[in-house]
Amino acid sequence: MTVMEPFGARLRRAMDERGPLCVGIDPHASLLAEWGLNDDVAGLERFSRTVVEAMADRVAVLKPQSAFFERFGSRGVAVLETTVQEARAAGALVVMDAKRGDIGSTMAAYAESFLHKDAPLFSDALTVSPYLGYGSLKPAVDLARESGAGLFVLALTSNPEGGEVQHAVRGDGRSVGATMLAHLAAENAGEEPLGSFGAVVGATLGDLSSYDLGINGPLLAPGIGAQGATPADLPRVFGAALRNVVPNVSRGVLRHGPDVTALRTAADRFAVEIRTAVTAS
Ligand SMILES: O=C(O)c1cc(=O)[nH]c(=O)n1[C@@H]1O[C@H](COP(=O)(O)O)[C@@H](O)[C@H]1O
Repeated sequence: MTVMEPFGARLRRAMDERGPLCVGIDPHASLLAEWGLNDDVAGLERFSRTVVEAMADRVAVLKPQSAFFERFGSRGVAVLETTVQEARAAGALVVMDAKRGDIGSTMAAYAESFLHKDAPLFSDALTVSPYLGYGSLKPAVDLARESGAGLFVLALTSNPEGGEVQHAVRGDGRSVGATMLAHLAAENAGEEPLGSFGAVVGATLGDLSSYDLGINGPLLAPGIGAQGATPADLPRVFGAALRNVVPNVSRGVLRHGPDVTALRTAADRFAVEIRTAVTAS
């Protein structure tokens, strides 16, 4: 049996070769309409295929947002399966954005669904919520290690409501978000060139210098484009951790479809702005 190289190593290489951009596959009903597609399974399939065709051979990471597929029931999930498989076959790493989180015994089943190498929805990494306690994610951490996959744990999310949970200060004086980052740093200790257990940290959050983002793992940074952050914000938000940042753009790219060239041009523009911001810092 061939053992897959750990996600962190595969991601580091993809980021070095292709640049760090992650494009989201978020088939909002409004985007289907803008693309001249029906809000049905055929529209969903055309949308997803087009994004994969436009992006999978050039960006480091594609991140399908499961909710927009689940909306159509089992046939939508079938489209998600094909999307993941085609994107991976074309050379992109796939982060499944399903934000799963539950008690450990149920978490094990979620992990089997997305991180077992024989699962129809096997993805290179999965977004997970640690807000049933970081330890509840252990089955996902264990299976990810076994499969050469990764996780992105919600630490400091891009939405304004996240602060009431994530900035809350615990009895030991550390915030909840900082605690999640510390768990991830422990998970990734000693891994080279990069650990496989990433954090989600919004690009919208402004100065995060009070947080230790040095987790030796990737930092998925949503919020660029539609949520108002720009690539130029990245150095201020991420400081010394900038090299490990995977900036995500969904609607900011997708709104340029359905033309494949226009999608590529939009993604290239973000990629150039990101490179400029990273190299200037
Ligand atoms: O885990 C995520 O990807 C995520 C975390 C977060 O804190 N904020 C956030 O926006 N996201 C996701 O990132 C994408 C952002 O989409 P746009 O705002 O269209 O670029 C959506 O799929 C969100 O579900």
